[in-house]
Amino acid sequence: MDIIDFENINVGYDEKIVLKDITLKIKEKEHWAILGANGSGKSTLMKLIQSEIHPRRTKPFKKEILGKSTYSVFELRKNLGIITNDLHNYFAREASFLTGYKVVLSGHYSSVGVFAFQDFSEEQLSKAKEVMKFLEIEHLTSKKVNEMSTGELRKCIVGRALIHNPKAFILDEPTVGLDIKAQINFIKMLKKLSKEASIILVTHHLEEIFEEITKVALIHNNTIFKSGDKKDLLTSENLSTIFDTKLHLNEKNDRYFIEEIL
Ligand SMILES: Nc1ncnc2c1ncn2[C@@H]1O[C@H](COP(=O)(O)OP(=O)(O)OP(=O)(O)O)[C@@H](O)[C@H]1O
Repeated sequence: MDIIDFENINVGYDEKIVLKDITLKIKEKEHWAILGANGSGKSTLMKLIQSEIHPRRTKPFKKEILGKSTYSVFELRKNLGIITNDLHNYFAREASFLTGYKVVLSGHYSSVGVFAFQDFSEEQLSKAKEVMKFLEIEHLTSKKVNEMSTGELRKCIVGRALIHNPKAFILDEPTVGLDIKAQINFIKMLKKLSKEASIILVTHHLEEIFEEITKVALIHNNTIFKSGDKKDLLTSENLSTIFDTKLHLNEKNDRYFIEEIL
């Protein structure tokens, strides 16, 4: 089953088309990076995947997620672990009093917080503990959101999504606000997670594209400029095009970095 199967989608806001002719197929167990400059439409693509915005109906298109063209948003959230900075900020703002354990536990109801009327079975409680153990965040069990660092809260939010064993995690610039150590640590966690689910990482940091990610989609000129194998597409030429600046890409041990701006 494909995680994402999009063909010829146009999407935008009001009169403005932000992404046109979007064709993208992401298969189960594949790991992808979606790269694009600021304002190229990465977050818009995320909104399309989450059904926060919808394709224009002006021409035929295909939009299937996990093999379905219709689904409830609740079902979608369970099957895809969607991690956005909006979600992070929402938790930081609205749920500062929650402990790490409750953030993770809230995944069972896809709610922000845990409420008295929500009953949890022993199984659900132990699933939350198991997830925290897997992500190595047990030390955050009793720590409140307002006492957590950005990286700590982000990991709890990943744990909340992991409750449902989603087929894929879609992460929109998940290392924003993390210092170098926290960034490396977060990517390490994603590598571990990639053994359990597909990772779709939206980023403009090349160094975050870890070895297991073998596919990339490059967004440029309001469309998916190129998509396919990382080893073919991550070139100085392609990156110079999408970031609209001359740059030189280097690779070491299957990790990429910008060596020199010419
Ligand atoms: N709610 C909105 N209403 C109107 N235009 C929008 C809206 N959100 C985004 N846009 C426009 O759509 C385009 C793509 O924005 P988007 O946020 O998807 O880019 P992005 O690649 O995620 O950028 P960044 O890397 O800066 O986060 C931009 O021109 C932006 O101004």
